[in-house]
Amino acid sequence: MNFICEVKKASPSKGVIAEDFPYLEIAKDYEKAGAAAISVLTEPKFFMGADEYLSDIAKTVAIPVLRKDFIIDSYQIYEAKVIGASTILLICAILSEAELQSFHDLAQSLGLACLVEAHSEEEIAKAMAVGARIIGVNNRDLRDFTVDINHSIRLRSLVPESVTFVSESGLNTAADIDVLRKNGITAALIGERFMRVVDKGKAIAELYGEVPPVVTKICGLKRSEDIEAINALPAELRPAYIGFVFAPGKRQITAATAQKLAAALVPGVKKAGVFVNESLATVAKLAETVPLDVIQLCGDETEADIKELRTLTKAKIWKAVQVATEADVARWRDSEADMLLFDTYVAGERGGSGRSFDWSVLKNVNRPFMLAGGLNSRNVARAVRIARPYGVDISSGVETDGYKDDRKIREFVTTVKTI
Ligand SMILES: O=C(O)c1ccccc1NCC(=O)[C@H](O)[C@H](O)COP(=O)(O)O
Repeated sequence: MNFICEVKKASPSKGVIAEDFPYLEIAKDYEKAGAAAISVLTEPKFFMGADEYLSDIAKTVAIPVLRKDFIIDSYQIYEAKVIGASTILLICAILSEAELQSFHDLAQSLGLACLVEAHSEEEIAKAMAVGARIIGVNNRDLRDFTVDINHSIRLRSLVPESVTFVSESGLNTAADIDVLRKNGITAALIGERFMRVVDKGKAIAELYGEVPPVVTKICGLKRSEDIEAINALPAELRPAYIGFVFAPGKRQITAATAQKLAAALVPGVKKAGVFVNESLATVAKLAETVPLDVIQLCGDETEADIKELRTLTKAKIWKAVQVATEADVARWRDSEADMLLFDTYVAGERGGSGRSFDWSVLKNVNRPFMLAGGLNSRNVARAVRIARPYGVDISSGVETDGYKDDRKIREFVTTVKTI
């Protein structure tokens, strides 16, 4: 399920919804809780919105921002672009076919996506005719403000799978979301429900539904301070794994340093060693001397290497797979490695890039795996909800100026616990 979470102070049907309106904090909470996009009202009179709400939010979050206003003039589309929106709302009921087509074309030419809102069979046809890629059905009847979620369910079958279908308004409970899921609806726009609660993260998690607990690995520890940061965490927040990088690069450490750091680490946290095309004998030796619980192979190692390494060590063997396309994932599906770790393909790099990839390519993986690549506290909830990994691995996302940052480590492990 993908939630478009709305930042809205008031509405014509409900009046003021949120007296207290820290819009930027709300947007950050939404993003951190795994929202797919944020919807912002900028219309001042009925919704008590403002352009700066949208522009501030767009500058702050990395997910798409929808300007959810009644667009009746092309000027508003240029304006949406200028204030930083990535998507606009076009409502079939208030636009002629010609207007809808010309606004849709204009938005596309400006690089803006369009959520085209329909409310009937005829309006779905009208939306399809202009080439809409995202169609929303508002469960609220704009003439009398009555709400019925069956409305979007009824119209779902008229929209092909290739077009994103969004159910909008009147969604309040996990049961509502379950009904949508069962009817093939995987995107929902939710405003009032989230605006009325203080703990937005909790409310979003409730509506998304539970995911199994996820373990963490904090990789690239180099200094005693890094180990101290892990040891200082309360037991329930400690990562299951930490990683030492033995491969050449900015996080590389020697065997002697790894041994010293490992000895200082609180018991219970497992130690992984990261290698790239290292001789298997050296890898096995290091696994014994540090000692390592996990050997993570990030180079061109083959299945035959994994088999051979198994005869040399008792450590678990993880294979990192650099993902450019779904084919990279499929190639390793039956690997004998104890764990696959899917990371981002970046030419010339073998890990620690700080770059993420399209997590949806992992949806057909039916064995436990680690997810890595460009994770941070802001995107990990969404990544977990999409990819459903056994664990998440992070390095750059918990660093400041090239060093591990204990505040970011704490924030990351805390965020993962709340998913
Ligand atoms: O971290 C490195 O510098 C590194 C160098 C060479 C091979 C692998 C490396 N890291 C492997 C990891 O497990 C990282 O944690 C993983 O790639 C995620 O990194 P990031 O994208 O920075 O979170």
